[in-house]
Amino acid sequence: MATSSVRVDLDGNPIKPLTICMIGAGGFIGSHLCEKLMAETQHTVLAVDVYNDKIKHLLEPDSLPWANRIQFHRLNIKNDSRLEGLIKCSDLTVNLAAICTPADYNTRPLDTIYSNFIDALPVVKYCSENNKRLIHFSTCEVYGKTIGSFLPQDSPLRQDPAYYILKEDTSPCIFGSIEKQRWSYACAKQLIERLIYAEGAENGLEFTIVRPFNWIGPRMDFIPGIDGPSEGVPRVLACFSNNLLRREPLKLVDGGKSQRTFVYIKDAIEAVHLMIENPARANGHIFNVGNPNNEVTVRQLAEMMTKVYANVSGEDSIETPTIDVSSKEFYGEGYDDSDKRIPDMTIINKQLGWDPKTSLWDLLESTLTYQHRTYAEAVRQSIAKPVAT
Ligand SMILES: NC(=O)c1ccc[n+]([C@@H]2O[C@H](COP(=O)([O-])OP(=O)(O)OC[C@H]3O[C@@H](n4cnc5c(N)ncnc54)[C@H](O)[C@@H]3O)[C@@H](O)[C@H]2O)c1
Ligand SMILES: O=c1ccn([C@@H]2O[C@H](COP(=O)(O)OP(=O)(O)O[C@H]3OC[C@@H](O)[C@H](O)[C@H]3O)[C@@H](O)[C@H]2O)c(=O)[nH]1
Repeated sequence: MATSSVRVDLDGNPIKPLTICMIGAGGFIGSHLCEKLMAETQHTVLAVDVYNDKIKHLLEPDSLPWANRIQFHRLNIKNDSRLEGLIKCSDLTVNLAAICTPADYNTRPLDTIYSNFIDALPVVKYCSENNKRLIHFSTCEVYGKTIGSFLPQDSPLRQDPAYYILKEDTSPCIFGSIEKQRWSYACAKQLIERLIYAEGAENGLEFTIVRPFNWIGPRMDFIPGIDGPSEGVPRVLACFSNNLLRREPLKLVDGGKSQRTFVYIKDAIEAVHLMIENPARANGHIFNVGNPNNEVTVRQLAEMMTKVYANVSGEDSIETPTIDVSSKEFYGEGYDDSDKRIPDMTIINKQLGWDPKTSLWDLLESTLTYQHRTYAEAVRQSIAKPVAT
């Protein structure tokens, strides 16, 4: 008997094949989640997005072994009546759709708020009304700034984890003033979290909320002028990759003193996979998903990426590898920043037994190898091309 092929959940129960409506499946996280689900499970994915470039390799050709388990539905959830039908015929909805690049939060605050709150409302409503499970992607930005950041610079309490570790069930959400439109995204994400939580409490919605802490890896965002707009500003991994590919100094916003913890996308996807297949352990929970061991300042990140890129490309670093730039110059009026982000891991450890594995050095090595292989030639050609007059 082929019992070895029956996959079981964390409690030893066989896992039934699910139909998953994945909204935002064509993005960075969605593309990795689709890859995982196609390669390692028998689940079916109804992949919803306005773009599919990052999952093309999973959709074509028809001879792929999972061809009958993934369908792409090109639709904008803002205004498409097909959405409810897709949610209705699925067992689970995973909502990843969002505007989630900081350069947009203060320059396109209305689009940011609509995308992260208003556009998510029908998704929550359809799940609640049709008794469908929802895994909703929120963000570590809902924590905002740490309590410690308000202490005097020389206060010894700044070293006390109670003042900076971010815990799902006890940490407050601390945002800047309304003029600091950077927080439009965090505030919209916070409100949709509260709405989902209330749907759970009042109407029995089965939900899980994910708070990603800077997941990075291949296919994140775009390289300006190559597979995205020349003037576009992606998240830091793609900004620094772009600088390295073009042999330009990496720009450190306000001195690069902000701190982040980075987790490898492939580790983080393992956590989402566990949530999908262990509803009894994941429902009703909010999970931090990050790597507390991979903390660096943005300046240290720039230095590390410069070294790793020199190794993987075989090119020497340029003479001035970084330059300082003010946040006003880089992002415009209304930018503000999270000072430090270390996730508490108690809840995800206890519920799902998940721990990240990959060190920052190792994840940068594989990611920058991908960036070099994917973009170096295209960047070289774009630089060589004479500019049209
Ligand atoms: N990557 C991270 O580290 C990180 C950190 C915190 C939170 N998140 C959250 O995780 C989710 C996914 O992030 P990502 O990094 O994959 O971003 P992404 O931008 O790569 O993916 C989002 C996808 O949603 C799609 N989308 C947006 N609006 C849509 C609409 N109206 N209709 C249909 N599709 C739409 C986009 O086309 C895109 O493909 C987001 O909700 C984001 O806020 C990500
Ligand atoms: O070229 C750059 C780009 C970015 N930065 C800095 O690098 C840090 C990280 O910037 P990112 O673009 O990755 O974005 P942040 O970490 O601030 O926010 C992200 O966090 C979680 C998610 O919800 C979102 O994907 C995004 O809001 C910030 O301090 C930013 O100011 C630079 O110093 N130089």
